Amino acid sequence: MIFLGIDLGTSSVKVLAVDKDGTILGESSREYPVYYPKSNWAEQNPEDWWMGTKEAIKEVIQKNNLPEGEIRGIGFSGQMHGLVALDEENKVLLPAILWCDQRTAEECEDITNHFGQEKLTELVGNKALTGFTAPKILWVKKNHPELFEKIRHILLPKDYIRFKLTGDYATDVSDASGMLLLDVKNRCWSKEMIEYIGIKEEYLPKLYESYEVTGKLSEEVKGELGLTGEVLVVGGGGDNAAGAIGTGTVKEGTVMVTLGTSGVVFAAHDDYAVDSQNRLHAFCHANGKYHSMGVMLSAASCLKWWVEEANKGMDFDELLKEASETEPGAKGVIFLPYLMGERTPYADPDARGTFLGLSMSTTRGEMTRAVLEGVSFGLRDSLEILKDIGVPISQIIAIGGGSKSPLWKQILADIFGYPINEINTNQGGALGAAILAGVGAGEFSSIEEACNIFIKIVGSVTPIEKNVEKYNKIYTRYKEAYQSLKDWFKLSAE
Ligand SMILES: Nc1ncnc2c1ncn2[C@@H]1O[C@H](COP(=O)(O)OP(=O)(O)O)[C@@H](O)[C@H]1O
Ligand SMILES: O=C(CO)[C@@H](O)[C@H](O)COP(=O)(O)O
Repeated sequence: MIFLGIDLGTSSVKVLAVDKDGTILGESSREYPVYYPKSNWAEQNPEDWWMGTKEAIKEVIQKNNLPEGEIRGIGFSGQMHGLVALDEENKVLLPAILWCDQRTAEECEDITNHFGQEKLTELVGNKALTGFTAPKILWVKKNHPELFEKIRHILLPKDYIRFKLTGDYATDVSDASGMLLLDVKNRCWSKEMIEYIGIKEEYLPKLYESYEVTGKLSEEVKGELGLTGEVLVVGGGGDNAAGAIGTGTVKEGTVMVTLGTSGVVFAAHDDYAVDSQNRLHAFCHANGKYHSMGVMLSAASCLKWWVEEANKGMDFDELLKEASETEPGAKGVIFLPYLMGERTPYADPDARGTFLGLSMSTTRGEMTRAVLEGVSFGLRDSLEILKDIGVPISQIIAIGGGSKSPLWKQILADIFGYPINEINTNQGGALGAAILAGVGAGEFSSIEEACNIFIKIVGSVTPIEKNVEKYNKIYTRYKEAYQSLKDWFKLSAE
């Protein structure tokens, strides 16, 4: 039996094929663009996701000679929060507004003023943040009333792919948690929020747990992909919850750090846990429990920008090698990683990326190191909140494209002051998605059992004591830098 995990990321879609013994049979991916039509806006074309997904599925099957009749289940890991709005003929009404899009500051204020934070927490467990889906719906209502009137289905990015594969309108509770429409604690839609936003509950997808079967691949799609037999499709998860399954982050005490386009510090909880100051997101986990997390809007994407935009013509390896030849602390250069504004810990759409402390002797290697350090300090901000609210931390696992860099993992260990464990796979969300499919198809008795089969700790990056001390001092200056600049960011945005 083979299971496919589809990880619909921001920069690409990855499709991973695994068998029931935990062997990875192959993977394929397709990239697609993000459009930034205005400062602070970020959009994608859902058709690009669908084309990329179909191509990657076909490729993974053909390249690895997978027996088509053996593919039994498909799971998802999806970039969260994005708004996909369909009309009654299932046509996409406007480009998908992404998780990192910051256009909804006013709508967030409206929501918070209407309910007050205490009531909002009671209803949906979270603060109204610009990335979340409900404020995006309000933005469409205010700015494109003619399109709002035509909305009949509201889907999250991975659920649009599910719809194309199966014809079902469904989602899972981990991804739905980021819509600001879910009563997270009770794992059901919040009628009060739905009423306030001005939509009908029937426009929202049906809710499932991540490991539950939501439907089957349609005959038409099976024909197109060359598959035979019954292919079950499970709920899947938001990319962080699915990534947590794919790293075995399912028990209290395990913390996962993601260096993807976004940067995430994720802690698994047995029970519903909400920070009294709402500094972290309180979401449903993909294992039927809960999790909390802090999210940076630009993490490895800062490095991508630095490599592909600021240093066009260079590649990751060249620039990372230069950085590895420099000293921790980048000779006083500090990088603030707010290229798309920030979510955790500042919820500030106006914040901007900044290099501080440059001099005539600053080298490019130091600036690259400063980018890696700045992102790691940003992740430490979330780790500090976890510590502050008393979340136990017994092990930390890093995933995402940025964790391919040994230098970045060392910097992370030094800045966190904790060892960063390495696991036998860097597949994260895609593996989590495939595991969820295997559980849904009845191949594994539980998510824990599947995690034990698939995921092994194979190493650990240990913090270097003298670097930890140095970074502790720089961390204070890093935090002061934002405080000194936040008014300037605001004025510059007006
Ligand atoms: N060799 C590398 N070393 C470090 N980071 C890398 C390397 N190659 C790519 N990356 C980073 O990986 C990121 C993409 O990670 P990924 O986890 O695939 O993101 P997403 O799921 O958000 O699309 C890019 O933003 C890029 O900066
Ligand atoms: O906004 C969040 C989570 O709240 C992001 O994690 C997005 O879900 C997209 O992440 P990438 O995996 O594309 O970096």
